[in-house]
Amino acid sequence: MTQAMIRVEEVSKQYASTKAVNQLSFAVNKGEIFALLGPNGAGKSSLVRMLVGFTKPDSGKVSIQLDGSYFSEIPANKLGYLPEDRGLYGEKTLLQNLHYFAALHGVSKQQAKQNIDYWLKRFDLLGRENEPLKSLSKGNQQKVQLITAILHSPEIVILDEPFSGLDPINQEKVVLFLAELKQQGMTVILSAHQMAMVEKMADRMMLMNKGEAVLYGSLSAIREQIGGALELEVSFSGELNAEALQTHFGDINYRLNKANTLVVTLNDKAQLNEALAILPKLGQVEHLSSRTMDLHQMYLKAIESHQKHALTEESSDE
Ligand SMILES: Nc1ncnc2c1ncn2[C@@H]1O[C@H](COP(=O)(O)OP(=O)(O)OP(=O)(O)O)[C@@H](O)[C@H]1O
Repeated sequence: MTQAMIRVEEVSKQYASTKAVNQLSFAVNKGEIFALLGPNGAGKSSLVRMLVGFTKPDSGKVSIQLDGSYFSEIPANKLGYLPEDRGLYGEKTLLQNLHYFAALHGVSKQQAKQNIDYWLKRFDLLGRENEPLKSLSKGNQQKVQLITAILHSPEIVILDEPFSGLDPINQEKVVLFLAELKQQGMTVILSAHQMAMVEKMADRMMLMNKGEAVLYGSLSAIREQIGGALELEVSFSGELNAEALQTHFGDINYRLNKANTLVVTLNDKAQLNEALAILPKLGQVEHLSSRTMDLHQMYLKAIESHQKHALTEESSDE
């Protein structure tokens, strides 16, 4: 069984009348890349601030397991953190910034130099070491900030929106950067709005809205949770048997595109197998294609239905 490194149990955090995090439970496994998703104000940064010990939960429990010991927040020397409010020194050069943060984390000069050279090369920043940071583009500053977060080879890396401000090519570089951290055995938690990137590299994820978990798990687990994430389009040679259609597709959603083309929306693998067994009873299948919702579509669907649900609950409370 995979080992949970971070366990959050029924954690809540309230600011004035805002429930930023509401009875939230989830776990992050050692060595995985875990993504926090959700609209602005969903509670992602509030959650992260509790994980790193900047604030305490009002209720519930955060438990971090490291080398057989348990902590209520991630110990600073085991943590690599890219905060929401970036904090580098604009007047100082890239090298001064990087060496400063390496020293702050107790990395030897020699080791720091080795790591810095390696990552500057990976992020195409070699040759710019002696430029003041503020003269770099926003994207390049972001890359320097990412490097400062991991120079000391932390066990847990938390990156608040690592893709923000980066062009598509540099976003791909960050995906490779994350894959490399994982390969080195680090556990990575990141928040992001770039669904295509998350879909590519996150092992598991949690979609938050109004401080609650709306979807949670691997991409395939999320597909099953959301329902209707898989569509089959089936064309029949000749007309299909309408009577058999009504009889057999009891609780499975379908629509007819043309007289001989059927579109079936499926919630899970059981429904997929059921539908595949029914199709030959409807006629001679000529062509079949399938499409799955991507993360972006699932995100929109889940948030929409969570908002509606919240509104219904609010009006029934009145
Ligand atoms: N220090 C604070 N004081 C008051 N309200 C706060 C504070 N921090 C967060 N909030 C509120 O808590 C809610 C959650 O905010 P949070 O920053 O955690 O969301 P987020 O998911 O990180 O959003 P974003 O994607 O915009 O960064 C919001 O309504 C926000 O206004």
